[in-house]
Amino acid sequence: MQGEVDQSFIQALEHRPNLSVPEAQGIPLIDLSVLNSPDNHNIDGLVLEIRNACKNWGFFQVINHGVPLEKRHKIENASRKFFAQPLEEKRKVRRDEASALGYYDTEHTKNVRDWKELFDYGVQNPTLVSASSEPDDKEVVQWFNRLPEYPPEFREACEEYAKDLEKLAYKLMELIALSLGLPANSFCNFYRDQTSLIRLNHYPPCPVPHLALGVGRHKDSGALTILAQDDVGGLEVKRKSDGEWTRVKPTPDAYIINVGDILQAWSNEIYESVEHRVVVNTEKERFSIAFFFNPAHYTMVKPLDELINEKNPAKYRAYNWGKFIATRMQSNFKKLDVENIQVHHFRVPE
Ligand SMILES: O=C(O)CCC(=O)C(=O)O
Ligand SMILES: [Fe+2]
Repeated sequence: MQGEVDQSFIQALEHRPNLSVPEAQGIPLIDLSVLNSPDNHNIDGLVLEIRNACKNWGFFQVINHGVPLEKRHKIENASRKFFAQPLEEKRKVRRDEASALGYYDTEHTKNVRDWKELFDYGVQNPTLVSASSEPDDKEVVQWFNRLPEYPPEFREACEEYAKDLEKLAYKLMELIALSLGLPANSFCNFYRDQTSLIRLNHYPPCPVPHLALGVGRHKDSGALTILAQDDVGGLEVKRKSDGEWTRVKPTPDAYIINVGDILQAWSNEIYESVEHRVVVNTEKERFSIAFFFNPAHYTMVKPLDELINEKNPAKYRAYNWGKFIATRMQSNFKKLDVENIQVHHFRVPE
């Protein structure tokens, strides 16, 4: 079998998946319904649950999150229809050097190709980003959304979903701020010109699921990710308690939330981003939709002042988020044989 598959997909021996890992029961499931009940302002219990989930797992699921199910179904259906088209149609709305948004089918994670295709949609249109990774280059460029002709409801589905997910993302960031002992609105200002994305993922069946991955092991470089997975399953999280890969069992209508690298820096490592990956299978295609909640490109990411003092000095040097994205993009097009830029490059040595 291996001979028929392009070598670029094959993971090194130590990163190949164990296809019989048990599904994790321990990932916290948090009910957000108290946020939507007008007469209940006691959210202390919820804030504590969020704190424990962020600290002990970096990953949790939420239910009663306020995103209407029909909006989720609408974008899921649009995604299926889009990806079912011939490659030449999808490539008409392909990512290029002018805008990283749109269709892409040769994503690599840590220099190994992912068994997937994706479509990125900017929550702001245009999304403002740094023109280059050069620290002194102040030029800003605009990424415009590309929209496929088919299906016709694609734009509306993405627009509506972006609005609902943005609301949920703000609520979660407020809870996270409270869970760090900060005012609820502590993170709001970073999002005025946000660079958030919706990413539609499609993982076709794979003849070599023991050798390739849908997405190789990685941490999300943004602040917070809100993921909708379908009922096929395959997402695995590296459990903090023992470092074992554990499956995230699909829960209908729930969202999976994970701490990204920016939140790790903002919280001065009170919370840490967690490694995850996607395992594919020979039988079923899988779809997921990620919402990456990311700040404005000009944000200097650094530990919040309220969380550092003489006893707890900043664990990160400030870094510019726009330059970080530009550096990532550059290596994406040039396919450098070195490690991508990572938050740990800004870690202050102990
Ligand atoms: O599809 C998934 O379940 C996860 C995708 C993911 O980790 C990502 O796009 O960053
Ligand atoms: Fe991810």
